[in-house]
Amino acid sequence: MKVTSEIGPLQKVMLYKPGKELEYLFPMYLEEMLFDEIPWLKRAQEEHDGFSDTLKKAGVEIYYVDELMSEILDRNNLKKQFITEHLNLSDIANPDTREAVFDYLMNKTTTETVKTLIKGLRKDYVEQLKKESSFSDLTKESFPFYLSPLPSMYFTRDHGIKAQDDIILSSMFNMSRKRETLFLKYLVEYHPLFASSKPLAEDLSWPHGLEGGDVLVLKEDTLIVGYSERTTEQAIEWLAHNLLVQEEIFKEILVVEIPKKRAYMHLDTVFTMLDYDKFLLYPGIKDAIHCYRLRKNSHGSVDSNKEESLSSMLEKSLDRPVKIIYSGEQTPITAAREQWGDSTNTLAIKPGKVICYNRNERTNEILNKEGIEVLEIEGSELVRGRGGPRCMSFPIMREPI
Ligand SMILES: NC(=O)NCCC[C@H](N)C(=O)O
Repeated sequence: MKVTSEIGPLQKVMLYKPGKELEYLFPMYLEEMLFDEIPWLKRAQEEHDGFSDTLKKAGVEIYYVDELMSEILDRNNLKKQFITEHLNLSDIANPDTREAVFDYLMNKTTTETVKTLIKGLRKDYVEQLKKESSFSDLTKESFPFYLSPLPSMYFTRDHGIKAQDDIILSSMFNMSRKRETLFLKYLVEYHPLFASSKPLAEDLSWPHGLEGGDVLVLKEDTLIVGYSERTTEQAIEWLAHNLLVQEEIFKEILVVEIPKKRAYMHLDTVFTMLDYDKFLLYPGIKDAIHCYRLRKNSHGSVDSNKEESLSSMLEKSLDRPVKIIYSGEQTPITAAREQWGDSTNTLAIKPGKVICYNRNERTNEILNKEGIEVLEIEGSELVRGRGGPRCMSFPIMREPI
């Protein structure tokens, strides 16, 4: 079950439908939770169902992270271990509180435990289970959770990278998203769907800042990696050493350095692949990007070279002319507005056929004119989390092209 490109016909994908965690978002913590607005859950769920229906109609098989997780926790008796890993990444410092939270989660059904780990655990739910009162009882108003909600969980793309058959687990840049990757870590180890996959980086504590939204699979032996707000220089060095030299799974890593800004947090918020030779780029950054090519050299280390331009770098790797299509229009206002609405975050389900939010009218029109088939989905609530169709999907299998 391999992924050897960005555009090969998509066969299996992993999603997460947003749940109650969105109702635990509140204004004081929006920035820390990496949201700019509060989505309306009911509508966000309907929109997400629309997304999964579009995928199903296109023949894609869908798996939901929480369902897969419940299966392995029961089957492999992993509940205790999984809860403990979450507690280790939480802020709970008081041993009595930790024990009470652990008992609370252990006593729930597995499905409920998984749901609670994602939606967050409120302090008042655990109060009666604690033997003693603690300092945290007094701070309930400022932060009401022992386990904070994971509202970005529906952006499954960011949790890791499926490259060929193996999985590189992300190391989330922000503390508020760290626990999200535990789900993928366990699935890779225990779920039959990932039986043939090897985890390439198991130590989640290093490298700091490596997120799936920054990695595109250009072709079987080449990755494109965004050097961005979320994926660091150290992570790219580490990735190059591991994939090009140690494991020798890839021949090249093409690095695209983008401005380190919230609006462009990952490469896939400004740049995606549409077809064999077509890419979509947000024009607002075209003069600010720098490109580099990383390859293994004959002494067993990595050579890094600066490239002249994005298109010439892609052309050299693909060995064919490429076309870069600009999102929005040539006016910076429309392009920037639509990029903020994830116009550039397209999900290819086969070469030349992509899923996009319908709100980005100008970009979708341009794509149509360029011969790209666009399947439009509603996303006015989903987009409030700052992600689009590519961010919301973790491909498990694509047909080779
Ligand atoms: N690949 C992506 O760009 N994912 C979107 C992540 C949005 C999330 N609220 C975040 O800021 O991390």
